[in-house]
Amino acid sequence: MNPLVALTVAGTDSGGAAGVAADLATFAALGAHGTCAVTAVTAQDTTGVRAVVQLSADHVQAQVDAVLNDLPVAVAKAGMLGAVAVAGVVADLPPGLPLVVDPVLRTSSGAVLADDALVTAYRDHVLPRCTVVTPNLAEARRLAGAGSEEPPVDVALALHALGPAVVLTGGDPEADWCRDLVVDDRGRAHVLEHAGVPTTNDHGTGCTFSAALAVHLARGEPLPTATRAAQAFVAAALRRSAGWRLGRGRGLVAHTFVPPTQEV
Ligand SMILES: Nc1ncnc2c1ncn2[C@@H]1O[C@H](COP(=O)(O)OP(=O)(O)OP(=O)(O)O)[C@@H](O)[C@H]1O
Ligand SMILES: Cc1ncc(COP(=O)(O)O)c(N)n1
Repeated sequence: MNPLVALTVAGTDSGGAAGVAADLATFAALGAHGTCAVTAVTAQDTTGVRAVVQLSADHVQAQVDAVLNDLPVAVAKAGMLGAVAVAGVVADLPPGLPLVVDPVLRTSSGAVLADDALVTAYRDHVLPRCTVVTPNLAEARRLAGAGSEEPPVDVALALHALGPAVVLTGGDPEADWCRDLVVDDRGRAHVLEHAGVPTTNDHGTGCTFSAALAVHLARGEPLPTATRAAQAFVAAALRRSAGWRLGRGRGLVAHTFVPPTQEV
């Protein structure tokens, strides 16, 4: 039987933790065939982003067209877009295609990957088109234009008012419990808590989570169920990499594939 086919529209991370590398590894680990349209090429490692080459919207569109015209893509996810014109390519994906958007505005190492014009493009064009948006709290506040005093649930509801369901992620290396807030397509809020993994080797968790969420949604799972499954996938990856000492900066979440029967 054919595997589910998933498309990521995202940037590359030369360190292999985030972006396209994380997405394709996650798709593969979940049994999906991954395809990609690269938006930007970053020179990046665990310590930060050194340089970015942005690809043209025409070339991103050409990659998307090549994939969609040939393969039966069941779900798409978008990560780093980098430019307003590329946001337009994502907003113009075929209307029936489920789309998970991880708004990459800033990396965990602190690099800013979206200017104000791109934030406006997310708000005006990408969020109204997407099925689910998966910001962390800082990204959600910036997208909603919300101040630091506004409660997370109100910020999530403000994003939902633009069109999509929302998973406001609450990863925290120091918390016993991580709290992700889901606002489903009917505007109902669900707080989904799960045990925190005590590790700062978490570079790439947001990309990994949204890629896993996309695959589970494409399998027809309701958003809270798919969120639980994606949380479990990320937590298992964090447990695998918790003892690693890779790189001089923020350690990375595991993308090694461990067949379930061999997992310890
Ligand atoms: N230490 C942790 N233990 C357990 N789960 C975690 C941990 N850190 C993050 N997660 C989970 O990973 C998923 C992604 O959340 P996170 O808040 O890290 O996204 P993010 O800030 O967008 O990540 P990134 O900075 O990589 O883009 C969420 O389900 C979150 O609960
Ligand atoms: C190409 C690319 N896409 C996304 C991220 C965000 O990931 P993180 O917040 O873990 O740095 C990144 N650093 N690089």
